[in-house]
Amino acid sequence: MSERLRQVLTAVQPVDTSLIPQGQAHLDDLTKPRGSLGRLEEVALRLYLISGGSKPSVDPARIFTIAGDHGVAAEGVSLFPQEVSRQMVLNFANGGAGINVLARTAGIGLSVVDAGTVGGTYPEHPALIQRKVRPGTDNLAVGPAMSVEDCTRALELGIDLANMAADEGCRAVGTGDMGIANTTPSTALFCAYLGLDPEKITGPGTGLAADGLRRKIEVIRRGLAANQTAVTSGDPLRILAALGGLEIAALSGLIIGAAGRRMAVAVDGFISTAAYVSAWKLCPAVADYCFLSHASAEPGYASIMQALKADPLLHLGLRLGEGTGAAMALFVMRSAAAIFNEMATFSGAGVCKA
Ligand SMILES: O=C(O)c1ccc[n+]([C@@H]2O[C@H](COP(=O)([O-])O)[C@@H](O)[C@H]2O)c1
Ligand SMILES: Cc1cc2nc[nH]c2cc1C
Repeated sequence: MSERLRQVLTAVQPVDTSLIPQGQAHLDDLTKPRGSLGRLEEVALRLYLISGGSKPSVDPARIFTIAGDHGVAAEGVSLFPQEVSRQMVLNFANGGAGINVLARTAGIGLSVVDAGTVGGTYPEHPALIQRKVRPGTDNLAVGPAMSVEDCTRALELGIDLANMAADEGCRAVGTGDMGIANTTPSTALFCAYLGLDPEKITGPGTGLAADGLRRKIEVIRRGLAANQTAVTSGDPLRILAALGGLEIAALSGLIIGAAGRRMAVAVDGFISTAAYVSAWKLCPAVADYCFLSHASAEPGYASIMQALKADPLLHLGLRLGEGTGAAMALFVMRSAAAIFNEMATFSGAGVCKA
């Protein structure tokens, strides 16, 4: 592990839970029956803790949609060809993808990052950050997807992105991914970190039919066997290098870096959740800063939530990735902060308490 990564990991501080009673007292003093704003209150309280007991906020917020390619695509684990990753990066830069629309609608900044798509550089574009660690990973079905050094570089890229957002004044970041075949490394990571069975949590991704799904399960099994030494080492960095992806590692770095700068993190769907689990294994304190945005429609997602004892904020049946669920969740988180900051209190509004 690099000295820089070690320093960033040790700098992440858990939130100060001694602030809970005063935050909860404020929420209970707002003009509503106690608890009636449900999970918005839970989100508001956590944002209050993240703010260190001052005004909770997620604004300004920035979503980073990070792209990478995967050697394992050669095993036929996706319905789509690998070129689509690159084509979608251009679509993001041109403002035409789902995440562009949702980020614009929610008033959230968007940066697109090439962490490792196949092919050369892209034409310069202000919304596109070109930091290719390498053009795609190796095939995880036959050996490690990448070296620990490349994985560290991708993690450090994510930390740089978190620092960029913090320096620009952001109070929250959202995670987003683009990478054909990346539900395969994500599933392998869930199996390795959480002890889950590929048979139980592998899903169709972009839309595999039954025979494709069977092949994908076999590929993940082979990948876990080919990388058994890393898996059984229990070393989260080795596992991420062996089974992950460049965009997944960069998203893990973004999560760790954002927590280190005390920003809230809206974690997007299936792939971002794999990045979150990797970040959490490297640095358990990140959990205090992370909000799981939405339940991915990937069928394995429910078992993964059970293993994490977590329940995402939204259930909209999304399975696009890109940060689309994070955009929706940031809107909910913004609403929660506004409730905390702007609602009248019982005494202030002259409303009788029960
Ligand atoms: O985030 C999700 O819940 C999600 C679920 C299924 C697919 N995706 C997106 O689809 C791509 C990966 O799917 P696949 O089938 O190529 O592994 C990748 O670009 C992801 O952003 C995303
Ligand atoms: C078209 C397309 C758009 C995507 N966005 C995220 N993953 C994607 C996968 C495909 C295939």
